[in-house]
Amino acid sequence: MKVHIIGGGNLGVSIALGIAKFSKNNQVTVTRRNIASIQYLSEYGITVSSDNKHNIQEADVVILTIKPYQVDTVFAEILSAIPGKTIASAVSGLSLDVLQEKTNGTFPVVRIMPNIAAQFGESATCISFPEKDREKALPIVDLFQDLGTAPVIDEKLMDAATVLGACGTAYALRYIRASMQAGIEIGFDSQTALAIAAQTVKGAAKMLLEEKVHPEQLIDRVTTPQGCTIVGLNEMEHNGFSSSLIKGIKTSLKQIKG
Ligand SMILES: NC(=O)C1=CN([C@@H]2O[C@H](COP(=O)(O)OP(=O)(O)OC[C@H]3O[C@@H](n4cnc5c(N)ncnc54)[C@H](OP(=O)(O)O)[C@@H]3O)[C@@H](O)[C@H]2O)C=CC1
Ligand SMILES: O=C(O)[C@@H]1CCC=N1
Repeated sequence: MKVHIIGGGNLGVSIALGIAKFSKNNQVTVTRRNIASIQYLSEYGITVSSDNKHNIQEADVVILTIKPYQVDTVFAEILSAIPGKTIASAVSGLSLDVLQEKTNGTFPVVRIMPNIAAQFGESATCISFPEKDREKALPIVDLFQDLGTAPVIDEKLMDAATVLGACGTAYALRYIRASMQAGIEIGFDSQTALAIAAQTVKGAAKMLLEEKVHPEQLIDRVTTPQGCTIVGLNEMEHNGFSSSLIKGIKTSLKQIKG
């Protein structure tokens, strides 16, 4: 598959590198206006250009990883050159209806919501598409399955998926940062604290994904009666640990919905 990514920033580069490293038989082009910082992508076989239309006619899919306010400018530039080509948008908050309206209803459209762990083959990429575009969308689902997981979801949950799956990377990193800071306070140097905190989160996530159980079942295996885990957990909950996460996630969702 030939993949043309417009918007070689944080997400666009992650997807490009993920495709280059974790998928087979795909070619990637990435564009942005100032390409100096992404020239290194050519070392991975990725074509880099400051021209959004560079080789675009050969592409099987055009992926948009630009900000919402950049969409109209990019469409004005490219649409006439790619009639009927599949457009996959990772633009947050841009619904399939609006995407179809902006493309005059004449392009197959797919909404994708990856996260920046695509670069490491570990993205949770939620995908939705109109039923009429299923045939065109399925190869894109396959592509993102190579970059982690790629559940097809109801479009009405795409904003929620943005928060849980894409913003979620930042929330998880903040948890790790806090653990690291605590680790320093209780005696570790920062690098060791970070390594322990990050590996512990990775291990916890792996157990959940492989055992497919409720987190509390695993927590039960850690919390020795009258032990140190349960007192720490309860102290965190008294201070609003779960509650603040839930509130934060709902606030992020409100921001997307406007
Ligand atoms: N970052 C993330 O974790 C995630 C982001 N998203 C969504 O992806 C989109 C991009 O986010 P993110 O990667 O963080 O943003 P960035 O600002 O890092 O990337 C956007 C890129 O678009 C380029 N760009 C701007 N205008 C044009 C243009 N006219 N033609 C071509 N390229 C252009 C910019 O480069 P230049 O100025 O050089 O052109 C920039 O590199 C947003 O809609 C965001 O909501 C979704 C999921 C996760
Ligand atoms: O913060 C943002 O708006 C984007 C969307 C999801 C992740 N980053």
